[in-house]
Amino acid sequence: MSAEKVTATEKTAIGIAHSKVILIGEHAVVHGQPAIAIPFPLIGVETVIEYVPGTVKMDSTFYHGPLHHAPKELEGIVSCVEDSCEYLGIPYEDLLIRINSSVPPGKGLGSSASVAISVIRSLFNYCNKECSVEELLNLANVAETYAHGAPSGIDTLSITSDKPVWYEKEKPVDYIELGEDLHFIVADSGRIGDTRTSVESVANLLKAAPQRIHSKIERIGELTHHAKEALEKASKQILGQLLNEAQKELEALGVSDAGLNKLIRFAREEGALGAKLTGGGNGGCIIALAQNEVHSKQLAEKLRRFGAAAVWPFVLKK
Ligand SMILES: Nc1ncnc2c1ncn2[C@@H]1O[C@H](COP(=O)(O)OP(=O)(O)OP(=O)(O)O)[C@@H](O)[C@H]1O
Ligand SMILES: C[C@@](O)(CCO)CC(=O)[O-]
Repeated sequence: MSAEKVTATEKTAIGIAHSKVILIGEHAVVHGQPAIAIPFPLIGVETVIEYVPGTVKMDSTFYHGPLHHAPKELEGIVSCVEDSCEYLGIPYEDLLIRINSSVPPGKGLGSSASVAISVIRSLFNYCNKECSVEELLNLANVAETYAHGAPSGIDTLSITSDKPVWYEKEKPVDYIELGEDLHFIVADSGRIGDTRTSVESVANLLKAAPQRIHSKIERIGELTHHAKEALEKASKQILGQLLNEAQKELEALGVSDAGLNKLIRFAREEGALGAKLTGGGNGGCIIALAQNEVHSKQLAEKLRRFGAAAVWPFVLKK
């Protein structure tokens, strides 16, 4: 065995990534409007790369085995690993990729992008190379295109950020400075959504009724501009109303469902300043803005008892 191989057998490397929630602007962002996303560090992905001779293998809750036999739903991650290996100049062999994720898939919390970013980071670490945000985004967006069809790029971007992100396709990214701490709750409706299908359904609606749907998309863009102002000026009452209005438009785009609507209505009845779906919708999660820390804890408990599949209260610090 060569000296090089001995070193390789001892080698492991780790890459981590947090998840994200979209505060406002989902779907409209695919059609050129801005959106605001928040890094969501309560859940995330850790990928461990190990030197294991043979073909490249994956170990995850989704699939265990050689990557070349991975199911179609993993083709984004497979191509992300291939592209990253090629980019880094490492042979596409002798790797075991272990993915440990606490991000539930299909819940609008960016599981596909978190997995992609953590895998890319682990491969860079495996080669002892630093990776820039630009390199991460370029490599991760390939995986997202498989998962989402025509992604805006906001998921990958917000997963690489530690601050709330203002994102508009093909424009320089901006980061939002909050005027006050904000208490949010993310609650899971329990139903798995499919972002790719819901993005396609909005695109089909837009083709069928361009004027009507375009005006809804523009309206979400306007609300997003106002939300940025409300975040910066510490106007949480106004922010709450804007979230509620955005939900109305998302319902008109056909991406909300009975489970989400039920949780949203309940959160508002229990005093949330605003509540809406977050992410792709038609399944997945809601985001609610609580009045303060105490209210956030109470509301989280009530949402749990009401039947939300999971509830994450979190504070977004100024
Ligand atoms: N633990 C995991 N191991 C491997 N792949 C995963 C894992 N979790 C998620 N994925 C990948 O992400 C895909 C799920 O992506 P999907 O777009 O449906 O949900 P999401 O990214 O969580 O939602 P959204 O983009 O709306 O936030 C899976 O099909 C799989 O390819
Ligand atoms: C629904 C969507 O706007 C957000 C998914 O988290 C899709 C995208 O921007 O790629």
